[in-house]
Amino acid sequence: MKFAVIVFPGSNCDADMANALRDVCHCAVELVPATATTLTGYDAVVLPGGFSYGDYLRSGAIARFAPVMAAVQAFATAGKPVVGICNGFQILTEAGLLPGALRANRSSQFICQASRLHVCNPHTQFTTAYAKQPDIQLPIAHGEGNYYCDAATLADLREHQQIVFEYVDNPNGSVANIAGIVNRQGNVLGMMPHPERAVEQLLGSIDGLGLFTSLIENHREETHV
Ligand SMILES: NC(=O)CC[C@H](N)C(=O)O
Repeated sequence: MKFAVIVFPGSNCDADMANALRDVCHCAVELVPATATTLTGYDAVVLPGGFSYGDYLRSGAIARFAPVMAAVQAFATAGKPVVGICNGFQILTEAGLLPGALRANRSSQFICQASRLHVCNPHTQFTTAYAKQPDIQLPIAHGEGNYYCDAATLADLREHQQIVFEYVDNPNGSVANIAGIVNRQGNVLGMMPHPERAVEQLLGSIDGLGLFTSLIENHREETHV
């Protein structure tokens, strides 16, 4: 399985993501600049965490206009998997690939800590490995992780089981404790916690591994390779 990890000016979790996918999960990975205009040849696309374009205006608000985003849009429309972690999630909401928005944390402080999560939907292609482990711990590190959507959107997310991760102790004020969601089609995931920072015991937790193994295993089953 071959991953594209998109590198925006100001991304800072791209190397960690490449480490998780290549060194830990033994997948092919290429770092793809935000100036790229095609994503042909990749099986999955990851928008990593960081401070794209300095988080100016709002996190992700400038990145959504990067040349690569048209290709990300086409990739998602084709039904292929797209994952946005932290700043990647912010970019996906700004781009309209996921509903809602990420606002400043309730405390107005940058939060960097371990966070307990509940995997509410273990039936997505990103979460099947968590079926027997619904409660996990992943690091969070963000200033704008306060997920917001209006009541109609929340009802819609609930009706279609699009809420994938919930915080146990809502650290940032997110509506309905939401930490991660998928789009209606189930092929675009956005989440604020960092699974790539929890893939080796050396990092203190391997609870993030399930996200990558789910995706890899489901892709293998689908493509029979
Ligand atoms: N770790 C990250 O991706 C940082 C996210 C984001 N730019 C924020 O501070 O809200």
